[in-house]
Amino acid sequence: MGYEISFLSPGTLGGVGLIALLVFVALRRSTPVGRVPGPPAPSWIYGNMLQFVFPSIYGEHEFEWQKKYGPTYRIKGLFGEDRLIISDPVALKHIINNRNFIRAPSQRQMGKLIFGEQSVYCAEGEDHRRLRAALSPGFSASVVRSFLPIFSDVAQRIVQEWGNTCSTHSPVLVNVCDMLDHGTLDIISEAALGSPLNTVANPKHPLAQSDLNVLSAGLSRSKIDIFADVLLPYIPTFILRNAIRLPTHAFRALREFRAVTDRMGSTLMKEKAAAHEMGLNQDNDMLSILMKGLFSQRKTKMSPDELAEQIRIVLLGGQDTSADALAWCLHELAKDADYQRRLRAEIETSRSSSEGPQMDYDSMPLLNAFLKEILRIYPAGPYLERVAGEDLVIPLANEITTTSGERISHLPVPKGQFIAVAIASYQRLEDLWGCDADQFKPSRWLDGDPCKGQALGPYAHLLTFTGGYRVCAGWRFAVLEMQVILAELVANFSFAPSKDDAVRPLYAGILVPITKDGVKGLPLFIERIKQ
Ligand code: HEM
Repeated sequence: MGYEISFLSPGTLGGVGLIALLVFVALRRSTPVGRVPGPPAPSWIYGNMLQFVFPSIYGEHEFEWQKKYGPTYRIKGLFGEDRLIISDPVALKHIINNRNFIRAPSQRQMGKLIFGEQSVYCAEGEDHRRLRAALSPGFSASVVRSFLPIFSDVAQRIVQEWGNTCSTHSPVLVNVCDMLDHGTLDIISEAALGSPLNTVANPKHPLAQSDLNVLSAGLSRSKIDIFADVLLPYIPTFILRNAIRLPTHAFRALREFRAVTDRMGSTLMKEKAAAHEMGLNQDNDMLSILMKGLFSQRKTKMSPDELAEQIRIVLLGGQDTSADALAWCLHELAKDADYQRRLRAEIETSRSSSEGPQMDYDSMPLLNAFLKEILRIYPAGPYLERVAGEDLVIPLANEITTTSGERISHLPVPKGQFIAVAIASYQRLEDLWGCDADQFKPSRWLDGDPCKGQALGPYAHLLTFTGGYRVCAGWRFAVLEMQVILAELVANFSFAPSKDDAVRPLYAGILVPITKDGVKGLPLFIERIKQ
């Protein structure tokens, strides 16, 4: 213990940091990336990182840089490092489909801490391929459709809770994020684990508390975290495993989350294994489906330990992403009373013409146009961090004129080159989406396909669910879940902006709505619709 304390003393840390920095800067090679044009850096220490990571609103600098320097440009990282920001569609297609572009080491280390060392998030190469194949039966279109009753049920619970706080004549100011967070947690826990929680009515459930604490830890990032990103890859795994015991707010939240999910996961896995032994397990949740794989002879199967680690990524990755996308839906709808009215009419027509209790969500043009536009303008992961696993060449749709005057259509990148896969920027490229690409305009989806380029992602040409070998495993789940919840909420409530409508998108692990007080939240006036 004493050793740990002296290791962490500021003097020692400073000394180690300085030596590491000198070696890092001295060993850096000059590469063609250094001749790619990009914005000037305000400082040598931080480069452009403070502008990129801590803008006052997401994209404040990034979207301007894209307009000025094109879809492939260079920014400065810490201590003069060259980093690439890429939204060029041909380059992105190449990167997301090529397993030699790997997850950035700092993100992989973070993934080990949050999800676990054997999670699909951290796996690369053959291991990743095997885990994805083993996971796929739990995410098929038919399995996702079988969750419809869960989606509807939870949506009804939200309607009931909000219905208790507001009536038809008196709009009430509500922070809609709270209920959306709990609703999506209830959905993912019931659909993924077969464990109904009802945190919508019982927000103090330990999983709800620990899940939201982990997510809120992402909001307290500071300048120091930029340095941590550089140091993280060099921290050996055994130190990382023990780091989680440190008495900080973030690590405490993580410890609790891991303990709660491990307890839930192992209890449920034992129950399902016992039911299987007795030939009883008829459950249709993802965990039950994936556990059938454990007992099969499939080559791609996971070990029980590996399966247990996937529970965390499904619970965390499948909750806040959908919750925040729904929050953005309500934020934009609140500003457009006319679209709200027309959407409500579409939902009523669809409801009255459907034969069963479920509507045909895919044949509702206004609902889907709105959702697509939300996913275009507010992608949960506005950029992904990748690194070249070896010396590679990236093909470009848009040639670059280097600072030495050379025109290139292929960009050589050295092993270790950092690349931001700039999803939010890609989804604002004027060449692809038109000269109004920056505007939130759902109607662009009503007159056919608004994207002038080749398809990249799995849904609506968008990269919000990324694409290629790491495409979001739960994209079908997320789309149907959002369709159901949005339709139910709009059918039952009207939404209007709060008087002080100052919510802005900021990146805190994902793109979250931030109030003027700097906390996550979206206060809106909601009013019950007369049925
Ligand atoms: C609006 C909702 C969602 C969005 C925007 C979204 C987006 C993404 C993105 C961008 C990635 C790639 C991350 C990276 O490689 O760094 C990803 C991965 C993943 N997502 Fe989603 N996601 C959503 C919902 C869900 C849901 C509901 C589930 C589960 C039911 C889920 C499960 C996963 C898993 C397991 C991965 C890891 C895939 C891998 O590394 O191979 N996601 N998601």
